[in-house]
This record gives sequence, structure tokens and C-alpha cells, in this order.
Amino acid sequence: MKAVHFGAGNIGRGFVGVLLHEGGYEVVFSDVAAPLVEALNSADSYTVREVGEGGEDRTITGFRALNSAENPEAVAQEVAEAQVVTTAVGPTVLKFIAQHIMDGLRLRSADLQPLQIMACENAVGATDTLRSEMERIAGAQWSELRSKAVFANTAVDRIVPGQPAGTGIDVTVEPFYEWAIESVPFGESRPHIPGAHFVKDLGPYIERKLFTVNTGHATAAYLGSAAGHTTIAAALGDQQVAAGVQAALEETSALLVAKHGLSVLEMADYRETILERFRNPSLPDTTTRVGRQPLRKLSRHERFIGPASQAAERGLEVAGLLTAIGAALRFDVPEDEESAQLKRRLSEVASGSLTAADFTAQVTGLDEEHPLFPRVCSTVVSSAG
Ligand SMILES: NC(=O)c1ccc[n+]([C@@H]2O[C@H](COP(=O)([O-])OP(=O)(O)OC[C@H]3O[C@@H](n4cnc5c(N)ncnc54)[C@H](O)[C@@H]3O)[C@@H](O)[C@H]2O)c1
Ligand SMILES: O=P(O)(O)OC[C@@H](O)[C@@H](O)[C@H](O)[C@H](O)CO
Repeated sequence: MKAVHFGAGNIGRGFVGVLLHEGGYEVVFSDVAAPLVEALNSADSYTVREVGEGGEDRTITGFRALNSAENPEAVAQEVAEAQVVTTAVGPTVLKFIAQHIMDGLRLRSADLQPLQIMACENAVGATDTLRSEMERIAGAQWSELRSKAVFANTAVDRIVPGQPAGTGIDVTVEPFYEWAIESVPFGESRPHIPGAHFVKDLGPYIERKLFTVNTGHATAAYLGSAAGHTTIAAALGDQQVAAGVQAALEETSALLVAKHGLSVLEMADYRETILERFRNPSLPDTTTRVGRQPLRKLSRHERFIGPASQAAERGLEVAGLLTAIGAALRFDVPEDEESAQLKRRLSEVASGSLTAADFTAQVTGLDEEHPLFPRVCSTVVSSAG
């Protein structure tokens, strides 16, 4: 069995690749970083080092790598013959991956079982986004190609920090992991991934994950960074930051309880487990990594505006989330392109060349009529001033 995995970065090598390997797949990594592709091809194995309580070292073998920028034809050929395709490249990169998968489907024999495609990104409906991009590229050809693939959304959870320079292709990760996959699209022929669990309705899983793990993580990163902390563990050690994270998460939990019928107690346990994971002193995770791409994180269906908008629609509390949004607006990391762009646009608000309302609409995608809009707009005004 063969799986083609796009994105041989932290979560690709440290999680998705591991579970595919343990499921018996040969993993063909596809990436655009030439040194990484070379390093993978010159090694027979790499080590995934789980740090923290209960952690073990795992040795991963049975992989190869291809450079999709230099050798797209070879990537298409691998896709044509594979059973599974996964991605972990970042939601904004999916549109580039779509072309490679389409090229593979064109070469794929109609006699093979449909290719099983799963995007493993932090976003609601990432696989749907990938499929839409593929449909757009295929145009009229889609009707003849669509039967060659099945698409399932997933929710992946494991904290994999940036890896220090000089550690090669080995990856340091936390021991915890969870991979929930929509079951219905596969019928009786699910991919063989014993480490994952298949669920009928992914909605509650992805929202619980994104609006708790990722909302809490990003809140710790933005409040922590504003307080001068460089690591997530240190940020959580700061009582004011911890209180800010707690406040935001109590609000997202209230939404998840109201929307998905999750129990209050279950959510309290889930939050506690997550905070314990964030505090893992052996995990060298930084506020810069966790806060990366603040414009993406402030967009309409993401970890702040997503839950805050739904909470506001239900008349639930959002003050903690607004504080986190304020800190996100002030996230100042010059080497992060989105942070630099955010800073430039906020300075336009300060100088009066952009209105706070236009800024709010453009960055968050909220409608002016939405009940959350005026509150985010005031947060923008205070952050710009
Ligand atoms: N790191 C985590 O803790 C974690 C956990 C769960 C989900 N995720 C999600 O997984 C995705 C990847 O995150 P990451 O932390 O591994 O990032 P990363 O930067 O470590 O890895 C991304 C990889 O994608 C490659 N890439 C970029 N453009 C590409 C292209 N056009 N074709 C092929 N490869 C390309 C990069 O070279 C890089 O190796 C994101 O959506 C992230 O939200 C990350
Ligand atoms: O990957 P991002 O930028 O969407 O979010 C940063 C972190 O919160 C994220 O990578 C977590 O470590 C991960 O989602 C844990 O499962």
C-alpha cells in the first residue's frame, strides 16, 4: 500500500507520516523544500521523539521523498498509483497541491479503487476546500474524474513544535495525539490507519479541537507574546496569561456545549488536559510559531471569529475572546509576513486612511450587521490607537 503525503514538515513527519507508516503504508513525502527532500532520501529511517510523560521514541522507515516543484510529473505518477493522499501544508497552500492531485487523477486507471484523499490542516472542512480547488482546475473534466477519488475531512491534534536547526529529519513531539476522520465517504473501504478513529459526523470534533486547542494555544501565544514570553510553557506560567486563556476557553466551551450538546463536565476535562499539554516543560514550543499567520487566525471561520461570532449570535459571553483578538491584532513579529501586514494596516487605521469598520470587514470577514461586528470594531480602534 502506498500513501502520498504533501508537506514533510513538523506534523507531516511527526504525526501523519507516523500513523500512515504504522498502518502499513509506504509513505512518499512530497515537499518543495529541496534540502528536506534530499535529507529524507539519504536516510533509511528517522526518529520521532515523544517528550513528556509516557513518551517513547519511534523509528519510522519505509519512506521516500519527491520535490514537487522540480519533479511534478513523478509526483503525479505516484498519486496515480497510491491508495491514499494526505496533506499537511497549511490551508493557504492547498490550492497548489490541488494541481498535483488532479494531474495524478488524470493518469490514474479507472479500474483502481478510488484514491482516498484527506487534508490534515487546522481548518474546518480543509478537504472540502481541496476538493473545490480540484473541481475548479478540472472544469468540465471533473464529471469524468470525480469517481476516481473519495474525500474525507479530518481533525488532527498533536503539538509538534518547530525543530531546532541541526536536528536533521528527526522530530520532537508531545506524546498525545488524536486523528478523527469522517467515515461516511469511505463506505466499507476505510483507509488502514489503526491510530486514527473514524466518526460519522466530524463537525463536533473539528470545532471542539479548533475552538479549544487552537483558540487556547493562540490566546496563550498572543497574550504571552504581549507579556514578553517566548515559549508557550512560560506564557502559561504567567497568571494573567493563564487567566486570559481560561476566560477565552470557558466561552468557547459554552458555545460547544450549546451547539453540539457536549457535556459541561466533559469540556472542563478536555480543557484541563489541553492546558496540561501546553504546560509540557519538555516541549520547546514558541509563541512565534503558535501565533504565526495572525491574519489567517483572525479570519471568518477560524479559531477566534468562528466561535465568537457563533457565541454572539446566541447571546453568549465573548469578552475573553475579544481580549484575545485584541492581543492578536498587536502580535508583532517582523519576520512573519502576516504580522507585518497586520501592523501596516493597523497603522492605516491609526492615521485615518482606513476606517476601523473597513479593517474589521476585510480582516475578519464579518458583516457590518453581525452582532459581533461593533465589538470587534471597538477592539480594532483600541489596538490601533
Ligand atoms: N505543528 C503542529 O503542531 C500541527 C498540529 C496539527 C495540525 N497542524 C497543521 O498542519 C499543517 C502544517 O503545519 P506544520 O506545523 O507541519 O508546518 P511546517 O511548516 O512544519 O510544514 C509545512 C511543510 O509544507 C511544505 N510545503 C509548503 N508549500 C508546499 C507545496 N506547495 N507543496 C508541498 N509542500 C509544501 C513546507 O516546505 C513544509 O515542509 C498546518 O495546516 C497546521 O495548522 C500542525
Ligand atoms: O498550525 P496553526 O498555525 O494553525 O496553529 C498553531 C498551533 O496552535 C497548532 O499547530 C497546534 O500545535 C496543533 O494544532 C495542535 O494539534
